[in-house]
Amino acid sequence: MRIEVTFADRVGIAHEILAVLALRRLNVVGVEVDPPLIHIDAPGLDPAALPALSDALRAIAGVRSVAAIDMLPGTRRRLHLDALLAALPDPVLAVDRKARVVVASAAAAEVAGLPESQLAGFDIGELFGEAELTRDLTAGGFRMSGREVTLNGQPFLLEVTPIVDVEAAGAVVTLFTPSRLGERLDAIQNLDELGAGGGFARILGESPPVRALKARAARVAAMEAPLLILGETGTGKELIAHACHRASPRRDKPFLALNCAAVPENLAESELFGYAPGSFTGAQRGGKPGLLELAHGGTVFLDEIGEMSAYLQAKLLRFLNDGSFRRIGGEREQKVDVRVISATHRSLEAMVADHSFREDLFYRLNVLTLIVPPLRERGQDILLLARHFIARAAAQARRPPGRLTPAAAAALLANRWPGNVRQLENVIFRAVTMSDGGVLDAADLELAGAGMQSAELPAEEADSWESAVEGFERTLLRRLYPRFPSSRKLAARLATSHTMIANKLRKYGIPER
Ligand SMILES: Nc1ncnc2c1ncn2[C@@H]1O[C@H](COP(=O)(O)OP(=O)(O)OP(=O)(O)O)[C@@H](O)[C@H]1O
Repeated sequence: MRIEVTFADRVGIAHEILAVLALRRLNVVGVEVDPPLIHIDAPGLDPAALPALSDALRAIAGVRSVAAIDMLPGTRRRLHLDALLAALPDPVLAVDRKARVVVASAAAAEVAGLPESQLAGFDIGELFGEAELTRDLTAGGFRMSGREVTLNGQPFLLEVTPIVDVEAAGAVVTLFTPSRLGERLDAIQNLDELGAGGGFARILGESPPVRALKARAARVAAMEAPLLILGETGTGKELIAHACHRASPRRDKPFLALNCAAVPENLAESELFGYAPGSFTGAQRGGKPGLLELAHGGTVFLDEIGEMSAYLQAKLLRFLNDGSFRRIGGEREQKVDVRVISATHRSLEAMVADHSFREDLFYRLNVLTLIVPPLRERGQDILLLARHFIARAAAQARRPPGRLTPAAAAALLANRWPGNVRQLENVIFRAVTMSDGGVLDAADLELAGAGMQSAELPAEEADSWESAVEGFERTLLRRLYPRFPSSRKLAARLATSHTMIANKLRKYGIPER
């Protein structure tokens, strides 16, 4: 049981109180002294024995009262702090003066993909895969805001609040998710550090299509007209939109994003255009400005524009025509200066043809266009990106960065990547966390599904059952062999005997390595 003793502060009194418990052979597992109180956790203390103990304690000069309590105040405080940490929606980390994590919120542990206990002690620069972050934080007295970082492939804006004791004792680091519904990226104003290249340096890739894309993006970034970014899912459209904003004269103003696919029409409307005071039940009393107002002077990024409803398409078109709009339920016409960058993985031309997207809006949005190539057309960039993601995932998992075996590299290059860079990022992250570190082999990469699909043979090409089956076998083995480069590994992958696989490899002239 736990007790609270009230006493008049004098030298040695805490010691005398504990001596009384020791004399009764009571094991003490927790003591908190906070004069005029001392709290003691003695699990062996029986409630029936409390009156006698109380008498013995009150016999000590200065002890005033003894009472039973249900929990030590420190334990209660810790419980509340844990609940508080678990309830914080944004990931939060407290770091010490060397920028090592001391405490992490549940949200921080979740994005880092590590239990909270394992996050403690992590060097913050190592966690984010940016060694210079630790140096910048400690050298700058933990003053930093709006720095962009990625954790586990997710971009965040880092806000740092120093904890000042006599000198800097560390800081509280909060991670804000940028560019999601309604989130305000005003903090991105701190972008001078990015230099003349804007954010284009973060778009990795040296292949000719990516070089051409970056060159064109740098040119269109500075222009005022709307920009439409086209490309398959996960190709980096949002990254590019962001980089274009940062390379534009609007860089010191907000970049605000709305994902049209993620929200229903009415919410998208109020996020974009805002609402007037008293416009509907449950609305904020004073009304609310929308992204267009908040981004005045800056950029609004409309992701998945192909999913926008017909009603909102009409409202957006009006805004693009003369820069004016009304809040929901509002009387007043507003005029703002905002550049619209939109993106989609759909063919807007096809949508215009089947009347699901307004033709006039299409021409308004499509004044300037960037086409982002799919990952499978970026050649060796696949490996460059894979190595970058390996280094980042390894830093997060506190492992030395592993390397790809030639078979793994071949498998990455041969894959079709329907989910593009995001899929590569995920595949690598999974492989790094699941592997023992060191080398990443083809079998560590979860790519089998994609390989199997492309092993299919078009039915028209079959002139007999036999030749169709042979064609399928040949394609299947050729596709899987780079990732499972021995008859044994291939047999394990295909759940069959290795003798059969060895025979087939011989039959189709695929040399065993
Ligand atoms: N060239 C690149 N270099 C480094 N990281 C990249 C690159 N392209 C994409 N990424 C990363 O891949 C992920 C997906 O990128 P992004 O969200 O910009 O794609 P998207 O085309 O907008 O996707 P969606 O169509 O699903 O909205 C992000 O984590 C991004 O940082």
